[in-house]
Amino acid sequence: MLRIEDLSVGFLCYDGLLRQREVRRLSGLTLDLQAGEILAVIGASGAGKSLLAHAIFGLLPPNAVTGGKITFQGQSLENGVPEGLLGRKMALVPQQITHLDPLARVGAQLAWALRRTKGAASPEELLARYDLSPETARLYPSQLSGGMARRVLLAIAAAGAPDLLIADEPTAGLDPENRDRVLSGLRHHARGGGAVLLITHDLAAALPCCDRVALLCDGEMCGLEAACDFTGTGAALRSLYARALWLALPENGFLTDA
Ligand SMILES: Nc1ncnc2c1ncn2[C@@H]1O[C@H](COP(=O)(O)OP(=O)(O)OP(=O)(O)O)[C@@H](O)[C@H]1O
Ligand code: NI
Repeated sequence: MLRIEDLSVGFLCYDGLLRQREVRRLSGLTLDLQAGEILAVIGASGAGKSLLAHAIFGLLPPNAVTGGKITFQGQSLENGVPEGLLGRKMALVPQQITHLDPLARVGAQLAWALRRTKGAASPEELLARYDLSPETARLYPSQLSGGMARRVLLAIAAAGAPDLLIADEPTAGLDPENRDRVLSGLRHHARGGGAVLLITHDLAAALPCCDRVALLCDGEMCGLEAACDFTGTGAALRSLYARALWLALPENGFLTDA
C-alpha cells in the first residue's frame, strides 16, 4: 500500500554569510506497508520519526531537500498528497494536540472532518471507537484531558475511513489505560483492512499491537523486525540494535550488554 524507497531528507542551512550546506536528517530509508498491518516506527527523540511522517505527507518546510521515492497505492507522492487522497485515503494524526481548533466543539470538528472526507460514520460512532462518550461532542478542546484530546485527534483522522493512518506519537504522555484505548482503536483500523504506521518511542507499548517494527537511529534504519521475534532472550532478532533495545526493557532486566 505504501512504499518508501531510499528516502532521504536534509535541511539547507547557512554556513557563513552566503554559503549553504545540507544537514542530513534521514537517509537511505526503505520500507513498505501492507493493508491490514500495523508497522511501528521506533526511535529515540530526534531520530527522524516525525520527519518521516511529514515527508510522506509533503509537509516539510521549503528549506528541506528530499531524495528517494514514496508511492501510495502505486501513485507517486513526489508532489505531495493529491487533494482527493488527503483524509479519505491517507490521514495523519499529528504529534501535537494543538492541531485541534480551540474555538470549536469536538462534535463540530468531527462533523467537518466527516463532511470534508465524505465519511459514512456518525460522530458518535467515531467517538465510541476511541472509547469516548457521546457527551464529548459538546466539549471544547480546553475541556478535554490530554488522553481525550489524543483520542479526538484519532477519531477525526478516522472520519474518512482512510486506507492508511499515520499516527505520530499517539500515546505520548498517556496513562496505561488511555494508551490501551488508543492502541485498540488503531487495531480496529487495521482489522478493517487499513494500514497503520505507528510512530512511537515506546517499544514495550507498541509490541502487543503491531505486526512489524522498524527501528530508526539518527535518521537511518537500524533494524526491521517481526513483532513476534521480540521474545525471550531476543535470539530471533536480526539486528543488534533491536536486541539491545529489547533486553534493556525493565521486564527483561535492563540488560545493556547485548
Ligand atoms: N524544520 C527543520 N529544520 C531543521 N532541522 C529539523 C527540522 N525539523 C526537524 N529537524 C531535525 O531533524 C531531526 C529529527 O527530527 P524529528 O522531529 O523527526 O524527530 P523525532 O524522531 O520525531 O523526535 P521526537 O520523538 O522528539 O518527536 C532533529 O534533529 C531535528 O532537529
Ligand atoms: Ni516526533
